[in-house]
Amino acid sequence: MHSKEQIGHDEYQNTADWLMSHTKHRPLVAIICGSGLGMLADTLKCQDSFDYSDIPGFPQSTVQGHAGRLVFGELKGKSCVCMQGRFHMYEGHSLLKTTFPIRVFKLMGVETLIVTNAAGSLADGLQPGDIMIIKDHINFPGLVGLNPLCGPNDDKFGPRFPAMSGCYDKGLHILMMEIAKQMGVAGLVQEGVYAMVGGPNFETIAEAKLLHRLGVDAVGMSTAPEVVVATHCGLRVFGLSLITNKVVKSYEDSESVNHEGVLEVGRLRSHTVQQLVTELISRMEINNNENTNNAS
Ligand SMILES: O=P(O)(O)O[C@H]1O[C@H](CO)[C@@H](O)[C@H]1O
Ligand code: HPA
Repeated sequence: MHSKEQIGHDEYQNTADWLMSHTKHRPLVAIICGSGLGMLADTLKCQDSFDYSDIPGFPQSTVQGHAGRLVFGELKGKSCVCMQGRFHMYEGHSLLKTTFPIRVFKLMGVETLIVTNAAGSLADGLQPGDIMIIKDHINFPGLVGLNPLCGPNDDKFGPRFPAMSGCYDKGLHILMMEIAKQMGVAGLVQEGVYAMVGGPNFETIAEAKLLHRLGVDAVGMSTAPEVVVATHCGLRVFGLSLITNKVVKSYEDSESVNHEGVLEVGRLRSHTVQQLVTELISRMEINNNENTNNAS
């Protein structure tokens, strides 16, 4: 079971060392591309890219729309690393494995994590194609103990009982709202609460009604474990959900969701998401203090 698995500090360090010896980039920002959003990496200049299968210790991507490539490069002069493909619990990875890259990034000197995902909307005001700034999340697997932080705590990364109340950075949230206004896409961008469910099946109607009543705005099968691990080790986090479908909440509704449809909306909106994320990175303040980090 997941909580018995352990990954030693040296395993994260070995992967970080391998990557740093194979690229000259020293990224301060890491981006995780959600389903159908892999092209976020295309804007990086002077790329060095690695298939996950070539990186020691990395899990493999198995989901369509997640290429399985780690891309380093510069965006508006800032060094970044981009995961073209994330790992999900439903693929059979342990939660420690799904979040493995986050601690590797920390050890490489990354300070800010940008997570993106595809999600279904529960909120009446969120339509497919809308973009939701994640203001908070509900980690359903985490609430019942399926949490990557279960097991012995690695104090070198963070405390046993980390606070999650401020896990999505408010400053970056405000900056993104401003950027959306200036880009003339404020009408597409809203804020809301993301809930992670285990998947891989989409929700039943009764489950959808429950999520709606609980105040969930958008639902997906990822992100929360990454954000928990990132917050535990002190990374600043910003998150965006691309709304790819309405979650069916009525027995009268004959629509149903499928992964191809999710990827299609990703493709249609990828350019806007790319522009928003590029502008955010370009305008965010980062502390380039010789890449000092306290997790080694
Ligand atoms: O969260 P990301 O990876 O964007 O993907 C979302 O899209 C897939 C379902 O279509 C699920 O994996 C769900 O989590
Ligand atoms: N439910 C769960 N995960 C998802 C959805 C959904 O409707 N859309 C994209 N990822």
